[in-house]
Amino acid sequence: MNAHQAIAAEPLLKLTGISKRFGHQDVLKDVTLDVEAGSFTCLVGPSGCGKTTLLRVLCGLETTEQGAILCGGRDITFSSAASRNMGLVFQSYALFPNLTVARNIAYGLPRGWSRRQIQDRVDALLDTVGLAGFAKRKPEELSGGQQQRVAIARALAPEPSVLLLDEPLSALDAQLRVQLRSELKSLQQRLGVTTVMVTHDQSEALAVADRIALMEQGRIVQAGSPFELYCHPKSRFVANFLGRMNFLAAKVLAAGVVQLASGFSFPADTGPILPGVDIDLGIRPEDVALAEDGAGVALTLRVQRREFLGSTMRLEAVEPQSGAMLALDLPQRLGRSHIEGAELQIFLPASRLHIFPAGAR
Ligand SMILES: Nc1ncnc2c1ncn2[C@@H]1O[C@H](COP(=O)(O)OP(=O)(O)OP(=O)(O)O)[C@@H](O)[C@H]1O
Repeated sequence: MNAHQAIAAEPLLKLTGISKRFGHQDVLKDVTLDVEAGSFTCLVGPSGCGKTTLLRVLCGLETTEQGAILCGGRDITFSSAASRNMGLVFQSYALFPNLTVARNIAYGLPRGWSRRQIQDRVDALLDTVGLAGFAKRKPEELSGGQQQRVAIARALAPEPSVLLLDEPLSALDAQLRVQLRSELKSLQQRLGVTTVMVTHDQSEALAVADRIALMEQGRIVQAGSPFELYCHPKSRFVANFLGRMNFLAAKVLAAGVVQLASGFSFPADTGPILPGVDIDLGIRPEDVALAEDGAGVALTLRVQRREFLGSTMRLEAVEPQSGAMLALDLPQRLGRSHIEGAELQIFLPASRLHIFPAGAR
């Protein structure tokens, strides 16, 4: 690697050891996060885990008691919000109701621009967010999705170094949310603007993010690509937050072999875990396979419920001995043939299994 490459590889934002207290509550605990230039990062996690607080610390609306924030190599930990050049979009569009769309967007521009410059910039931004022709409307004459596009255009107006979005789509109905999230992603890619978005919606994060930072009680518990978090979750909490995972009590019988509580044993990658250690085996509903002709049966289940998911059918089935519930996603045609009450023999492919310490979160 030459010196130029080394510089290019430096993240745009570097948060190190960020902590924040409100009263006696530690809301952020030693948060460390790198954000690459031009990337789309999502902060996700359950309600109250500290996502919004982290975003507010990042843009300077909250101070941090410990830690440092670097932006482009510059220490901005104690810089004012105004000097950080970060564009902000909130869940509530926060548009000025008495100003036209054009004037709402122009509000985000630096002082001292000529009328012509302002108009050109506003027109370009309206074009960018797909609202050409809406300049003279008032916010009340726009749909929720259109208002949020204006809010995004206003945040982009001063060409911020970072765009920060706090649940920008959560006030919209489900269909519009999905449409706007893909518009947002393609806009972000086209402009190449470094973006950090808070969302509690895991499917939204999986769909748009280059990188997801999953938070739990003020800490980042895992950060990585959507693929890494979904396919290689470090804990049961991560596995359960992004998608769904079934868990089965088991133990390591010997290196490369696990045994279920039912007594059935089969191969799995046990890594460095010693024989005799209790584990939880995880498998995603789409990875549970039906045992063909009775070969490699790990468990016999009884179907309790079927859920129509469109292209797939989700079966909720119980293991009668232990009472463990498992979900399986089968192609629609296959799923339809397994009715409530019927027995089902399943096979657990070794390459699809996840191993977690027994009882850990
Ligand atoms: N200004 C404040 N004063 C006191 N406590 C606060 C303040 N802001 C946030 N908190 C507390 O800090 C914790 C984290 O809040 P935060 O809004 O960052 O969570 P979040 O992950 O964004 O949640 P949600 O998804 O529900 O918006 C919560 O327990 C909240 O009550």
